[in-house]
Amino acid sequence: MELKEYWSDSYHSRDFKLIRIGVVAVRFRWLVALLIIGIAGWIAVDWWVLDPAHFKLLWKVRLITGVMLTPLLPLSYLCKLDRRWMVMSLYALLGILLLFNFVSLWSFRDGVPIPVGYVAFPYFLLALLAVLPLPIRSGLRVAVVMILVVLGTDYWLDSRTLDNGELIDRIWLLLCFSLAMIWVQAGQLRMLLDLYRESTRDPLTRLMNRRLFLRQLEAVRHDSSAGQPYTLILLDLDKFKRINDDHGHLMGDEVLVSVATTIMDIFGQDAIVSRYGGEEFMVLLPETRLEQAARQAETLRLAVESQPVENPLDESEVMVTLSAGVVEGHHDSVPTDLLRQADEALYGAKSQGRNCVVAHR
Ligand SMILES: Nc1nc2c(ncn2[C@@H]2O[C@H](COP(=O)(O)OP(=O)(O)OP(=O)(O)O)[C@@H](O)[C@H]2O)c(=O)[nH]1
Repeated sequence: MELKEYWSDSYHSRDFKLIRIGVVAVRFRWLVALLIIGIAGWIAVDWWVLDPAHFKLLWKVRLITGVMLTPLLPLSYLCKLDRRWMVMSLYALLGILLLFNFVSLWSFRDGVPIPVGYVAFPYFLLALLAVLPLPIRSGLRVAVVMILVVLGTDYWLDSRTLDNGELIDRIWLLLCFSLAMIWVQAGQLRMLLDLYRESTRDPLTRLMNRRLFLRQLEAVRHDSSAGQPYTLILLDLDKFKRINDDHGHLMGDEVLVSVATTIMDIFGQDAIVSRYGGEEFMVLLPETRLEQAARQAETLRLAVESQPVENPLDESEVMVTLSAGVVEGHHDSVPTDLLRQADEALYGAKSQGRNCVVAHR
């Protein structure tokens, strides 16, 4: 995992962004539910701890806060669909809770000692927000908003001076809790990214697996405009079983890795390349026409044919060839039909004697 992936979600793939937002939305919902129950349930503690005058005001404040938090529960379902909803909901949550913090501290302005539960509320909140797998930049933004509002509240209600030991203590504690929150959030993000990679990458070639590829195909189809086609190339190594039988599975693996590297070299970063099955690869070329894709497939075929793979055990060389089926897709194409057509074109290439490219028309 690269450092920049910890820093901002703009460095994450679109697919991972969706998955992460889904996780954040579920955790956010649980967080809101727990806060509603916790804030309202605390009325029982207040009844025990507070004098009647404070209790009379604060039980209402707690109930109103619970009611204000409730719309965030259905809103969290929209968060799954769009990052902007997520950001809006998170700041709405912060706004409501910081308002609660302000009003409850304000109610103790008559000099009565503030119960620990109220003093600790912002730290408690920072600790709870650590359950969200946010990148560092988002965590920092949340922490800055929290620290500024909490300190502003303290400054306004209490001392109106920065020359105050308690304030310094508060700043120090808020910074420590913020750092802990960001650290745990980044750890959660890392765990999520690692799990995502393990479940979407082929361990041998590190190319994306079939599951992720099919999601990408759907995304490209969805994004393509009416006049802008995309193409699929299904590649299959010829007589691969013989390579395994004659040179061993280790050499077979070596060939798969070598061909995967050549595919990436030929098609570049814009192509979506996957190890589709055992010795099958699939290339998805957005905004590419059939003829252009067939030409690129032919370039790949020649490159693979002209680069024998060296056996690391005895330095002998193994000749490898591949066959390819190419098909063009459009916005209204059905992905399963495209896959079937690519398979038919590949079958055509195999029938023509292998080591050739066939375009489906
Ligand atoms: N070494 C190695 N072999 C694999 C892997 N996955 C699948 N295979 C082998 O790939 C071979 C595929 O063989 P077939 O489906 O008969 O196809 P083929 O020999 O390539 O013949 P044609 O496709 O008709 O040209 C099988 O022997 C599988 O065991 C892998 O990860 N590593």
